[in-house]
Amino acid sequence: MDPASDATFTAAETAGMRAALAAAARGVRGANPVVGAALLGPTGQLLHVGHHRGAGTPHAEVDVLQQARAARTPLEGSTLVVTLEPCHHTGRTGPCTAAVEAAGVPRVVYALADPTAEARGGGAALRSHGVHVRAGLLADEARELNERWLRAREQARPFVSLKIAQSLDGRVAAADGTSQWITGLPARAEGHALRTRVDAILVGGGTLRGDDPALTARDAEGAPCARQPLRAVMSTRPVPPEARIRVGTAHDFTAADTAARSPVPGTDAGSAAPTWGAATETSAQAPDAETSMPGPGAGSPSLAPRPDAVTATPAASAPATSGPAEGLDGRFVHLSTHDPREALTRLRDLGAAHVLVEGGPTVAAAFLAADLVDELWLHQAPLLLGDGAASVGALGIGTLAAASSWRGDPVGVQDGPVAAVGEDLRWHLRPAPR
Ligand SMILES: Nc1nc(O)c(N)c(N[C@@H]2O[C@H](COP(=O)(O)O)[C@@H](O)[C@H]2O)n1
Repeated sequence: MDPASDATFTAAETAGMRAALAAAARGVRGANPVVGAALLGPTGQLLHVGHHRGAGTPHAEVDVLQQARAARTPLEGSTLVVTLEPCHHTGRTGPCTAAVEAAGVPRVVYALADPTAEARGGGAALRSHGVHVRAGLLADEARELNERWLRAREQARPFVSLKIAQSLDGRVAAADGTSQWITGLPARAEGHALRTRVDAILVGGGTLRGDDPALTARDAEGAPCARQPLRAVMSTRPVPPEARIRVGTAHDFTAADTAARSPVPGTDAGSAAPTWGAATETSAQAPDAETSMPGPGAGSPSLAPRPDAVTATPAASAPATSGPAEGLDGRFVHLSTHDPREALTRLRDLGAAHVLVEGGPTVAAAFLAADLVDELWLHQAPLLLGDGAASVGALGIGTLAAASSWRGDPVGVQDGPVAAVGEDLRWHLRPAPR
Protein backbone atom coordinates (compact mmCIF):
# COMPACT_ATOMS: atom_id res chain seq x y z
CA MET A 1 0.00 0.00 0.00
CA ASP A 2 1.18 3.52 -0.71
CA PRO A 3 2.62 5.00 2.53
CA ALA A 4 0.37 8.02 2.15
CA SER A 5 -2.84 6.16 1.35
CA ASP A 6 -4.18 6.05 4.91
CA ALA A 7 -4.75 9.78 4.83
CA THR A 8 -7.97 11.55 5.56
CA PHE A 9 -9.16 14.05 3.04
CA THR A 10 -11.08 17.30 3.23
CA ALA A 11 -14.57 17.72 1.81
CA ALA A 12 -13.10 20.13 -0.76
CA GLU A 13 -10.58 17.51 -1.89
CA THR A 14 -13.33 14.92 -2.22
CA ALA A 15 -15.43 17.35 -4.25
CA GLY A 16 -12.35 18.15 -6.35
CA MET A 17 -11.75 14.46 -6.97
CA ARG A 18 -15.36 14.00 -8.07
CA ALA A 19 -14.89 16.86 -10.52
CA ALA A 20 -11.67 15.24 -11.75
CA LEU A 21 -13.38 11.86 -12.20
CA ALA A 22 -16.16 13.50 -14.21
CA ALA A 23 -13.58 15.32 -16.32
CA ALA A 24 -11.67 12.08 -16.94
CA ALA A 25 -14.76 10.67 -18.64
CA ARG A 26 -14.46 13.42 -21.29
CA GLY A 27 -11.32 11.70 -22.58
CA VAL A 28 -11.10 8.75 -24.95
CA ARG A 29 -10.20 5.15 -24.27
CA GLY A 30 -7.15 3.59 -25.84
CA ALA A 31 -3.43 3.26 -25.28
CA ASN A 32 -3.57 5.60 -22.28
CA PRO A 33 -5.88 5.63 -19.25
CA VAL A 34 -8.59 8.27 -18.94
CA VAL A 35 -7.43 10.77 -16.30
CA GLY A 36 -8.86 13.97 -14.82
CA ALA A 37 -7.38 16.66 -12.59
CA ALA A 38 -8.58 19.63 -10.54
CA LEU A 39 -6.72 22.54 -8.98
CA LEU A 40 -7.97 23.80 -5.62
CA GLY A 41 -7.10 27.15 -4.04
CA PRO A 42 -5.83 27.61 -0.46
CA THR A 43 -9.36 27.56 0.96
CA GLY A 44 -10.36 24.53 -1.11
CA GLN A 45 -12.11 26.51 -3.84
CA LEU A 46 -12.20 24.87 -7.27
CA LEU A 47 -9.91 26.84 -9.59
CA HIS A 48 -9.55 24.74 -12.74
CA VAL A 49 -10.52 21.29 -14.02
CA GLY A 50 -8.71 19.44 -16.82
CA HIS A 51 -8.41 16.06 -18.45
CA HIS A 52 -6.30 13.91 -20.73
CA ARG A 53 -7.49 13.62 -24.35
CA GLY A 54 -5.69 10.46 -25.48
CA ALA A 55 -2.22 9.14 -26.23
CA GLY A 56 0.16 11.84 -27.41
CA THR A 57 -1.79 14.75 -25.90
CA PRO A 58 -0.96 16.53 -22.59
CA HIS A 59 -1.66 14.59 -19.43
CA ALA A 60 -4.49 15.79 -17.17
CA GLU A 61 -2.06 17.46 -14.75
CA VAL A 62 -0.40 19.39 -17.56
CA ASP A 63 -3.77 20.35 -19.00
CA VAL A 64 -4.97 21.85 -15.72
CA LEU A 65 -1.62 23.57 -15.04
CA GLN A 66 -1.70 25.07 -18.53
CA GLN A 67 -5.13 26.50 -17.75
CA ALA A 68 -3.78 28.00 -14.52
CA ARG A 69 -0.84 29.54 -16.36
CA ALA A 70 -3.08 30.98 -19.08
CA ALA A 71 -5.35 32.52 -16.44
CA ARG A 72 -2.36 33.68 -14.33
CA THR A 73 -3.82 31.84 -11.33
CA PRO A 74 -1.46 32.00 -8.33
CA LEU A 75 -0.61 28.50 -7.10
CA GLU A 76 0.69 29.28 -3.59
CA GLY A 77 -1.22 27.10 -1.14
CA SER A 78 -2.93 25.19 -3.96
CA THR A 79 -3.71 21.47 -4.15
CA LEU A 80 -3.59 19.39 -7.32
CA VAL A 81 -6.22 16.64 -7.20
CA VAL A 82 -5.76 13.94 -9.84
CA THR A 83 -7.36 10.57 -10.53
CA LEU A 84 -4.01 8.83 -11.27
CA GLU A 85 -0.60 9.22 -9.67
CA PRO A 86 1.43 11.84 -11.56
CA CYS A 87 3.67 10.00 -14.00
CA HIS A 88 7.41 10.02 -13.49
CA HIS A 89 8.65 9.21 -16.97
CA THR A 90 9.03 10.50 -20.48
CA GLY A 91 6.75 8.60 -22.85
CA ARG A 92 4.94 10.26 -25.73
CA THR A 93 4.92 13.32 -23.41
CA GLY A 94 7.10 14.51 -20.53
CA PRO A 95 6.90 13.67 -16.81
CA CYS A 96 4.00 15.16 -14.84
CA THR A 97 6.20 15.27 -11.74
CA ALA A 98 8.44 17.84 -13.42
CA ALA A 99 5.41 19.91 -14.47
CA VAL A 100 3.99 19.88 -10.94
CA GLU A 101 7.31 20.90 -9.41
CA ALA A 102 7.93 23.61 -11.99
CA ALA A 103 4.50 25.09 -11.28
CA GLY A 104 5.23 25.17 -7.54
CA VAL A 105 2.14 23.26 -6.43
CA PRO A 106 2.73 22.44 -2.73
CA ARG A 107 0.19 19.61 -2.29
CA VAL A 108 -0.95 16.71 -4.47
CA VAL A 109 -3.84 14.31 -3.79
CA TYR A 110 -4.28 11.39 -6.15
CA ALA A 111 -6.70 8.46 -6.29
CA LEU A 112 -4.89 5.51 -7.81
CA ALA A 113 -1.21 4.56 -8.00
CA ASP A 114 0.16 4.26 -11.53
CA PRO A 115 0.68 0.48 -11.97
CA THR A 116 3.06 0.68 -14.90
CA ALA A 117 6.72 -0.14 -14.52
CA GLU A 118 7.82 2.86 -16.55
CA ALA A 119 5.59 5.64 -15.18
CA ARG A 120 5.08 4.70 -11.52
CA GLY A 121 6.81 6.36 -8.58
CA GLY A 122 5.64 9.93 -9.16
CA GLY A 123 4.17 10.24 -5.67
CA ALA A 124 7.40 9.25 -3.96
CA ALA A 125 9.46 11.45 -6.26
CA LEU A 126 7.33 14.49 -5.49
CA ARG A 127 7.46 13.74 -1.78
CA SER A 128 11.24 13.55 -1.89
CA HIS A 129 11.20 17.05 -3.36
CA GLY A 130 9.13 18.45 -0.52
CA VAL A 131 5.67 18.23 -2.06
CA HIS A 132 2.95 17.13 0.38
CA VAL A 133 1.43 14.02 -1.27
CA ARG A 134 -1.60 11.99 -0.27
CA ALA A 135 -3.02 8.96 -2.13
CA GLY A 136 -6.12 6.77 -2.18
CA LEU A 137 -8.96 9.31 -2.35
CA LEU A 138 -11.90 7.67 -4.22
CA ALA A 139 -9.49 5.01 -5.47
CA ASP A 140 -12.25 2.48 -6.16
CA GLU A 141 -14.03 4.88 -8.50
CA ALA A 142 -10.77 5.71 -10.26
CA ARG A 143 -9.94 2.01 -10.64
CA GLU A 144 -13.41 1.23 -12.01
CA LEU A 145 -13.09 4.03 -14.58
CA ASN A 146 -9.98 2.42 -16.05
CA GLU A 147 -10.72 -1.21 -15.22
CA ARG A 148 -10.17 -2.54 -18.74
CA TRP A 149 -7.09 -0.40 -19.37
CA LEU A 150 -5.60 -1.74 -16.12
CA ARG A 151 -6.43 -5.28 -17.17
CA ALA A 152 -4.80 -4.83 -20.57
CA ARG A 153 -1.64 -3.53 -18.89
CA GLU A 154 -1.64 -6.46 -16.45
CA GLN A 155 -1.90 -8.85 -19.39
CA ALA A 156 0.85 -6.95 -21.24
CA ARG A 157 -1.31 -6.60 -24.33
CA PRO A 158 -2.72 -3.69 -26.34
CA PHE A 159 -6.08 -2.12 -25.44
CA VAL A 160 -8.67 -3.55 -27.85
CA SER A 161 -11.63 -1.71 -29.44
CA LEU A 162 -14.16 -3.68 -31.51
CA LYS A 163 -16.22 -1.85 -34.14
CA ILE A 164 -19.35 -3.33 -35.69
CA ALA A 165 -21.70 -1.82 -38.31
CA GLN A 166 -24.85 -3.90 -38.50
CA SER A 167 -28.49 -3.95 -39.51
CA LEU A 168 -31.40 -3.82 -37.04
CA ASP A 169 -31.41 -7.61 -37.02
CA GLY A 170 -27.70 -7.88 -36.34
CA ARG A 171 -26.38 -8.62 -39.84
CA VAL A 172 -23.27 -7.26 -41.50
CA ALA A 173 -24.12 -8.45 -45.03
CA ALA A 174 -27.13 -9.50 -47.07
CA ALA A 175 -27.67 -13.08 -48.28
CA ASP A 176 -25.64 -12.42 -51.45
CA GLY A 177 -22.71 -11.00 -49.45
CA THR A 178 -23.32 -7.33 -50.30
CA SER A 179 -22.54 -5.06 -47.36
CA GLN A 180 -22.27 -1.53 -48.78
CA TRP A 181 -23.50 0.57 -47.16
CA ILE A 182 -25.24 -0.68 -44.10
CA THR A 183 -24.68 2.52 -42.13
CA GLY A 184 -24.84 6.15 -43.27
CA LEU A 185 -22.14 8.76 -43.74
CA PRO A 186 -22.14 10.19 -40.18
CA ALA A 187 -21.60 6.72 -38.70
CA ARG A 188 -18.86 6.00 -41.22
CA ALA A 189 -17.18 9.29 -40.32
CA GLU A 190 -17.19 8.21 -36.67
CA GLY A 191 -15.50 5.00 -37.71
CA HIS A 192 -12.77 6.93 -39.48
CA ALA A 193 -12.26 9.21 -36.46
CA LEU A 194 -11.72 6.06 -34.41
CA ARG A 195 -9.21 4.74 -36.96
CA THR A 196 -7.10 7.87 -36.55
CA ARG A 197 -6.73 7.21 -32.82
CA VAL A 198 -5.54 3.60 -32.94
CA ASP A 199 -2.14 2.10 -33.60
CA ALA A 200 -3.39 -0.87 -35.62
CA ILE A 201 -6.55 -2.09 -37.41
CA LEU A 202 -7.09 -5.83 -37.59
CA VAL A 203 -9.37 -7.89 -39.84
CA GLY A 204 -9.65 -11.60 -40.56
CA GLY A 205 -8.99 -13.53 -43.74
CA GLY A 206 -12.67 -13.80 -44.66
CA THR A 207 -13.03 -10.05 -44.65
CA LEU A 208 -9.80 -9.64 -46.58
CA ARG A 209 -10.84 -12.05 -49.31
CA GLY A 210 -14.53 -11.10 -49.39
CA ASP A 211 -14.32 -7.33 -49.13
CA ASP A 212 -10.71 -6.40 -49.93
CA PRO A 213 -10.79 -3.41 -47.54
CA ALA A 214 -8.19 -0.63 -47.69
CA LEU A 215 -8.28 0.01 -43.91
CA THR A 216 -7.03 3.58 -44.22
CA ALA A 217 -8.17 6.50 -42.07
CA ARG A 218 -9.76 9.24 -44.15
CA ASP A 219 -11.29 12.61 -43.33
CA ALA A 220 -14.76 13.87 -44.25
CA GLU A 221 -13.54 14.77 -47.76
CA GLY A 222 -12.10 11.30 -48.29
CA ALA A 223 -8.52 12.53 -48.01
CA PRO A 224 -6.04 10.42 -46.06
CA CYS A 225 -5.37 11.51 -42.50
CA ALA A 226 -1.81 12.54 -41.70
CA ARG A 227 -1.16 9.45 -39.66
CA GLN A 228 -2.37 6.00 -40.52
CA PRO A 229 -2.71 2.90 -38.35
CA LEU A 230 -0.80 -0.29 -39.05
CA ARG A 231 -3.03 -2.58 -41.16
CA ALA A 232 -3.13 -6.18 -39.92
CA VAL A 233 -4.67 -9.36 -41.28
CA MET A 234 -5.13 -12.35 -39.02
CA SER A 235 -5.28 -15.41 -41.28
CA THR A 236 -3.37 -18.62 -41.86
CA ARG A 237 -3.90 -18.24 -45.60
CA PRO A 238 -1.66 -16.06 -47.79
CA VAL A 239 -2.51 -12.41 -48.40
CA PRO A 240 -2.81 -11.83 -52.16
CA PRO A 241 -0.13 -9.50 -53.51
CA GLU A 242 -2.83 -7.29 -55.05
CA ALA A 243 -4.85 -6.91 -51.81
CA ARG A 244 -5.79 -3.28 -51.14
CA ILE A 245 -4.59 -3.60 -47.57
CA ARG A 246 -1.05 -3.50 -48.99
CA VAL A 247 -1.64 -0.44 -51.15
CA GLY A 248 0.44 2.63 -50.50
CA THR A 249 2.70 1.09 -47.91
CA ALA A 250 6.26 2.23 -48.29
CA HIS A 251 7.25 -1.03 -46.64
CA ASP A 252 5.42 -3.86 -45.02
CA PHE A 253 6.13 -6.18 -42.18
CA THR A 254 6.44 -9.70 -43.49
CA ALA A 255 4.62 -12.68 -42.01
CA ALA A 256 7.79 -13.51 -40.10
CA ASP A 257 7.85 -10.19 -38.27
CA THR A 258 7.34 -11.40 -34.75
CA ALA A 259 10.49 -9.76 -33.42
CA ALA A 260 10.15 -6.61 -31.35
CA ARG A 261 10.88 -3.26 -32.92
CA SER A 262 9.22 -0.75 -30.67
CA PRO A 263 7.65 -2.74 -27.85
CA VAL A 264 4.92 -1.39 -25.61
CA PRO A 265 6.60 0.02 -22.49
CA GLY A 266 6.54 -2.29 -19.52
CA THR A 267 6.49 -5.50 -21.50
CA ASP A 268 9.21 -8.09 -21.82
CA ALA A 269 9.36 -7.91 -25.60
CA GLY A 270 12.80 -8.33 -27.12
CA SER A 271 14.58 -5.85 -29.32
CA ALA A 272 15.53 -7.59 -32.56
CA ALA A 273 14.70 -5.68 -35.72
CA PRO A 274 12.09 -7.12 -38.09
CA THR A 275 12.60 -8.07 -41.68
CA TRP A 276 11.27 -5.44 -44.08
CA GLY A 277 9.41 -6.68 -47.11
CA ALA A 278 9.29 -5.04 -50.51
CA ALA A 279 6.49 -2.58 -51.15
CA THR A 280 3.50 -3.67 -53.19
CA GLU A 281 1.99 -0.72 -55.05
CA THR A 282 -1.31 -0.82 -56.89
CA SER A 283 -3.88 1.73 -57.93
CA ALA A 284 -6.91 -0.47 -57.28
CA GLN A 285 -9.72 1.52 -55.72
CA ALA A 286 -12.51 -0.86 -54.83
CA PRO A 287 -14.96 0.18 -52.12
CA ASP A 288 -14.06 -0.51 -48.53
CA ALA A 289 -16.76 -3.10 -48.06
CA GLU A 290 -16.00 -4.44 -44.62
CA THR A 291 -16.19 -1.08 -42.97
CA SER A 292 -19.06 0.29 -45.01
CA MET A 293 -16.96 3.08 -46.52
CA PRO A 294 -18.25 4.55 -49.76
CA GLY A 295 -16.40 3.81 -52.95
CA PRO A 296 -16.54 5.40 -56.37
CA GLY A 297 -20.10 5.70 -57.55
CA ALA A 298 -21.51 5.07 -54.11
CA GLY A 299 -23.54 8.23 -54.34
CA SER A 300 -21.71 9.91 -51.47
CA PRO A 301 -18.69 11.58 -52.99
CA SER A 302 -17.67 13.34 -49.81
CA LEU A 303 -16.21 10.16 -48.34
CA ALA A 304 -15.25 8.36 -51.54
CA PRO A 305 -11.65 7.10 -51.61
CA ARG A 306 -9.39 9.16 -53.87
CA PRO A 307 -6.55 7.77 -55.96
CA ASP A 308 -4.07 9.05 -53.39
CA ALA A 309 -6.18 8.07 -50.40
CA VAL A 310 -3.85 5.30 -49.35
CA THR A 311 -0.53 7.09 -49.55
CA ALA A 312 0.70 7.01 -46.00
CA THR A 313 2.61 9.97 -44.61
CA PRO A 314 5.92 8.91 -43.07
CA ALA A 315 5.68 9.05 -39.29
CA ALA A 316 8.86 11.12 -39.04
CA SER A 317 7.22 14.09 -40.75
CA ALA A 318 3.92 13.85 -38.90
CA PRO A 319 3.15 16.20 -36.02
CA ALA A 320 3.95 14.73 -32.62
CA THR A 321 0.37 14.74 -31.41
CA SER A 322 -2.13 11.96 -30.85
CA GLY A 323 -2.33 9.09 -33.31
CA PRO A 324 -0.76 5.79 -34.08
CA ALA A 325 2.59 4.89 -32.59
CA GLU A 326 5.61 6.18 -34.45
CA GLY A 327 6.80 3.89 -37.21
CA LEU A 328 3.60 1.91 -37.75
CA ASP A 329 2.14 4.44 -40.18
CA GLY A 330 0.04 2.74 -42.81
CA ARG A 331 2.17 -0.37 -42.91
CA PHE A 332 0.80 -3.85 -43.31
CA VAL A 333 1.39 -7.04 -41.34
CA HIS A 334 0.15 -10.57 -41.92
CA LEU A 335 -0.44 -12.43 -38.65
CA SER A 336 -0.51 -16.08 -39.56
CA THR A 337 -2.64 -17.32 -36.68
CA HIS A 338 -6.24 -17.78 -35.54
CA ASP A 339 -5.35 -17.12 -31.91
CA PRO A 340 -6.34 -13.58 -30.86
CA ARG A 341 -3.85 -13.55 -27.97
CA GLU A 342 -1.02 -14.46 -30.28
CA ALA A 343 -2.13 -11.77 -32.74
CA LEU A 344 -2.13 -9.18 -29.95
CA THR A 345 1.28 -10.26 -28.72
CA ARG A 346 2.72 -9.81 -32.18
CA LEU A 347 1.08 -6.42 -32.63
CA ARG A 348 2.37 -5.38 -29.20
CA ASP A 349 5.86 -6.45 -30.19
CA LEU A 350 5.59 -4.23 -33.25
CA GLY A 351 4.73 -1.27 -30.97
CA ALA A 352 0.91 -1.20 -31.02
CA ALA A 353 -0.71 -0.18 -27.74
CA HIS A 354 -4.25 0.23 -29.13
CA VAL A 355 -5.78 -2.19 -31.65
CA LEU A 356 -9.09 -1.74 -33.48
CA VAL A 357 -10.76 -5.00 -34.53
CA GLU A 358 -13.03 -4.38 -37.53
CA GLY A 359 -14.28 -7.89 -38.22
CA GLY A 360 -15.48 -10.03 -39.61
CA PRO A 361 -17.83 -12.13 -37.49
CA THR A 362 -15.34 -14.95 -36.84
CA VAL A 363 -12.57 -12.63 -35.69
CA ALA A 364 -15.00 -10.59 -33.58
CA ALA A 365 -16.21 -13.79 -31.91
CA ALA A 366 -12.65 -14.97 -31.27
CA PHE A 367 -11.77 -11.74 -29.45
CA LEU A 368 -15.07 -11.66 -27.56
CA ALA A 369 -14.89 -15.31 -26.49
CA ALA A 370 -11.37 -14.71 -25.14
CA ASP A 371 -12.56 -11.62 -23.19
CA LEU A 372 -10.14 -9.47 -25.14
CA VAL A 373 -12.53 -6.67 -26.16
CA ASP A 374 -12.15 -3.62 -23.91
CA GLU A 375 -14.68 -1.34 -25.61
CA LEU A 376 -17.33 -1.89 -28.27
CA TRP A 377 -18.49 0.65 -30.86
CA LEU A 378 -21.67 -0.63 -32.50
CA HIS A 379 -23.52 1.23 -35.24
CA GLN A 380 -26.98 -0.08 -36.00
CA ALA A 381 -28.71 0.92 -39.22
CA PRO A 382 -32.51 1.03 -39.71
CA LEU A 383 -32.44 -1.92 -42.12
CA LEU A 384 -33.78 -5.44 -41.85
CA LEU A 385 -32.03 -8.15 -43.86
CA GLY A 386 -33.56 -11.31 -42.44
CA ASP A 387 -30.69 -13.35 -43.80
CA GLY A 388 -26.94 -12.99 -44.33
CA ALA A 389 -23.94 -13.01 -42.03
CA ALA A 390 -24.50 -12.21 -38.36
CA SER A 391 -22.19 -9.53 -36.92
CA VAL A 392 -20.71 -11.92 -34.36
CA GLY A 393 -19.99 -15.61 -34.87
CA ALA A 394 -20.59 -18.39 -32.37
CA LEU A 395 -19.51 -17.54 -28.83
CA GLY A 396 -20.19 -20.90 -27.26
CA ILE A 397 -23.05 -19.43 -25.22
CA GLY A 398 -25.76 -22.02 -24.73
CA THR A 399 -28.17 -20.25 -22.42
CA LEU A 400 -29.37 -16.72 -21.70
CA ALA A 401 -27.81 -16.64 -18.26
CA ALA A 402 -24.39 -17.06 -19.86
CA ALA A 403 -24.82 -14.13 -22.31
CA SER A 404 -21.94 -11.76 -22.83
CA SER A 405 -23.12 -8.67 -20.97
CA TRP A 406 -22.23 -5.03 -21.73
CA ARG A 407 -22.84 -1.63 -20.17
CA GLY A 408 -23.19 1.83 -21.69
CA ASP A 409 -19.86 3.67 -21.59
CA PRO A 410 -20.09 7.48 -21.49
CA VAL A 411 -16.32 7.87 -22.00
CA GLY A 412 -15.36 9.21 -25.41
CA VAL A 413 -18.89 10.25 -26.45
CA GLN A 414 -20.37 13.67 -25.75
CA ASP A 415 -23.93 12.57 -26.46
CA GLY A 416 -24.06 9.55 -24.18
CA PRO A 417 -23.42 5.85 -24.73
CA VAL A 418 -26.49 5.41 -26.95
CA ALA A 419 -27.10 8.16 -29.48
CA ALA A 420 -28.56 8.83 -32.90
CA VAL A 421 -25.84 9.37 -35.51
CA GLY A 422 -27.62 10.45 -38.67
CA GLU A 423 -30.21 7.76 -39.33
CA ASP A 424 -28.24 5.18 -37.36
CA LEU A 425 -27.92 4.36 -33.70
CA ARG A 426 -24.50 4.29 -32.07
CA TRP A 427 -23.74 2.29 -28.93
CA HIS A 428 -20.54 2.75 -26.99
CA LEU A 429 -20.20 -0.14 -24.57
CA ARG A 430 -17.77 -1.71 -22.15
CA PRO A 431 -17.88 -5.23 -20.74
CA ALA A 432 -20.08 -5.56 -17.67
CA PRO A 433 -18.07 -6.31 -14.52
CA ARG A 434 -17.99 -10.04 -13.80
N1 LIG B 1 -0.62 10.88 -14.32
C1 LIG B 1 -1.08 10.65 -15.57
N2 LIG B 1 -1.91 11.55 -16.13
C2 LIG B 1 -2.39 11.32 -17.35
O1 LIG B 1 -3.23 12.20 -17.90
C3 LIG B 1 -2.02 10.16 -18.07
N3 LIG B 1 -2.49 9.92 -19.31
C4 LIG B 1 -1.12 9.26 -17.43
N4 LIG B 1 -0.71 8.14 -18.08
C5 LIG B 1 0.43 7.36 -17.65
O2 LIG B 1 1.54 7.67 -18.48
C6 LIG B 1 1.65 6.70 -19.50
C7 LIG B 1 1.56 7.34 -20.86
O3 LIG B 1 2.55 8.34 -20.99
P1 LIG B 1 2.65 9.18 -22.35
O4 LIG B 1 1.28 9.76 -22.61
O5 LIG B 1 3.10 8.24 -23.40
O6 LIG B 1 3.65 10.24 -22.05
C8 LIG B 1 0.51 5.72 -19.32
O7 LIG B 1 0.92 4.40 -19.60
C9 LIG B 1 0.20 5.90 -17.85
O8 LIG B 1 1.07 5.15 -17.05
N5 LIG B 1 -0.69 9.53 -16.18
